[in-house]
Amino acid sequence: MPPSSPASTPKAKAANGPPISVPTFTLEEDDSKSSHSEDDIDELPPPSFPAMNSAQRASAPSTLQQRLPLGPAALANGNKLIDTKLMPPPPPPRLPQPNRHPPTISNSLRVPSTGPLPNRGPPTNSLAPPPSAATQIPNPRKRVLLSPGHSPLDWANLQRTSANLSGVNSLQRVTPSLLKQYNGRKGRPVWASYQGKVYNLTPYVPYHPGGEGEIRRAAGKDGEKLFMEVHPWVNWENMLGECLVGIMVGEIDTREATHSSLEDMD
Ligand code: HEM
Repeated sequence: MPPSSPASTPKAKAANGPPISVPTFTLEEDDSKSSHSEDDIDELPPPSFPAMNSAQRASAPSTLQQRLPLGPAALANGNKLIDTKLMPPPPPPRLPQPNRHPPTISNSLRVPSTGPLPNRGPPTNSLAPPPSAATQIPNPRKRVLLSPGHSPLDWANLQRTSANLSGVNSLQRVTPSLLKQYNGRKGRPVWASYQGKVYNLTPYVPYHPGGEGEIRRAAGKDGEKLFMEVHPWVNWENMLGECLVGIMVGEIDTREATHSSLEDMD
């Protein structure tokens, strides 16, 4: 086809005989050339939708009502013209609506689908400022601020590099009455027993994350119950291995406990 040919349906020519007139049409959107003029439209019957007494028709702008149906977007459908711009929109997707049902006993027992779930901690206050250094952070675990150089890591290093932190040269037999004397008062060492073994807690006291006062509560006695009440997950034996003083013995061994060590007995 030559480039200058018009954009119209090619006309078929009869091979023989006189040329037959074929009706033509164009795709131009010019109203004036459209097969339906404004005057034609005014004479057409109103569209079947929206209904004459419907709310949609009542709320439609008056200019649109006058121009029903519009030419360019109108589709021919038999004698009727349907304007695609004014077709009803598709129904909205059904979304779950909160509080659609009045509260009933069964509703109130159901887990809410929106908002914070129960038992998931206190609701967060999105308007509250973020915690700063000056903000008081609650400390339910009663941890204390350890002095510099007394972190758990520092203690681990001290244990690793020290041969003996027990304060005794050999393992001792310790009676309950002897243990009682090492209660940390008046500068005395802090000893405590745990599962039949006696430990010198003195070097560890300033490293205790729960504070000196707390660990001193076990001084001079069996500390297992107190210890297990607070932090059963802490490994006493590993942490205080270099602080082992000896073993607990009954009172009957008093003389031996005070004057001899376990190694002397062997
Ligand atoms: C005697 C050996 C003890 C050792 C080796 C020891 C060790 C520790 C350790 C490692 C922590 C930190 C726990 C963690 O981060 O999870 C801690 C915390 C604490 N300890 Fe001890 N502790 C001892 C005895 C005691 C005793 C006798 C008490 C109280 C009667 C006590 C009370 C606390 C408290 C209140 C905390 C802070 C709370 C916590 O961290 O859970 N501790 N201790």
